Amino acid sequence: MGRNIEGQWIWQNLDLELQPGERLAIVGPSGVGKSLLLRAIAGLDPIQAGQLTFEGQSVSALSMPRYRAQVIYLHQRPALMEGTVEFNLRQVYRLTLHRKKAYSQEQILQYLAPLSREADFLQRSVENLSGGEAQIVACLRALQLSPQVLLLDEPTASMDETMAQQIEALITQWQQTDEQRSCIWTSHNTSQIERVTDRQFILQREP
Ligand SMILES: Nc1ncnc2c1ncn2[C@@H]1O[C@H](COP(=O)(O)OP(=O)(O)OP(=O)(O)O)[C@@H](O)[C@H]1O
Repeated sequence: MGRNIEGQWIWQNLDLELQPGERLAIVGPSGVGKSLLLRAIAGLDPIQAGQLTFEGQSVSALSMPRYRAQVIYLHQRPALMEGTVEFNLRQVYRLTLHRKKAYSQEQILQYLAPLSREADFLQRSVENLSGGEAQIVACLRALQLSPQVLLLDEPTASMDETMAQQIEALITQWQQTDEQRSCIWTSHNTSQIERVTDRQFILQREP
């Protein structure tokens, strides 16, 4: 697989396989293309060489909405819509690809409990959230959709260590409830990578 931007290869000849249930890290220096790799895996960006396959089938032959419902990318800087936290969590079900699923406040409250947050958090306006709290919302928004593959792009970068470890525990617990669920993490926090992943894929700069 290769990604070329304006005639320059960001990375090429990558051969990466993710097994069901696996917890993989993509590591490498800033600017090496980790986010671009996650975005490519999510089908959000094109690739200029090679192909992406899912359960043995080329992703280009699958319906993109179906693939995107199963492989969700958690953006480093979450984009939230004006309104409350709960509005943001509900809004995602309006997308055609998630229409068959339904919002569950009960489920969200279960996710919030280990994060030391209660029901009033759902009524907070997203404009007043801290960067770390916005990352919590983005994470909950993805978890509730039960993807098979969760792509986590520095999901705790704006959090303090306590909150980061609470989110790590939540994601780990979420993953353990279904052995098919797998995650790919990027993070510059090496101890976090050691805690939450079992294998590292090292991305190197193109010469
Ligand atoms: N849409 C784009 N157009 C042109 N260049 C881009 C685009 N997106 C990313 N880049 C460049 O591609 C390179 C890889 O970016 P990427 O964000 O994937 O790096 P990263 O490894 O995730 O970095 P970090 O660890 O700092 O988050 C960078 O040099 C970046 O400037």
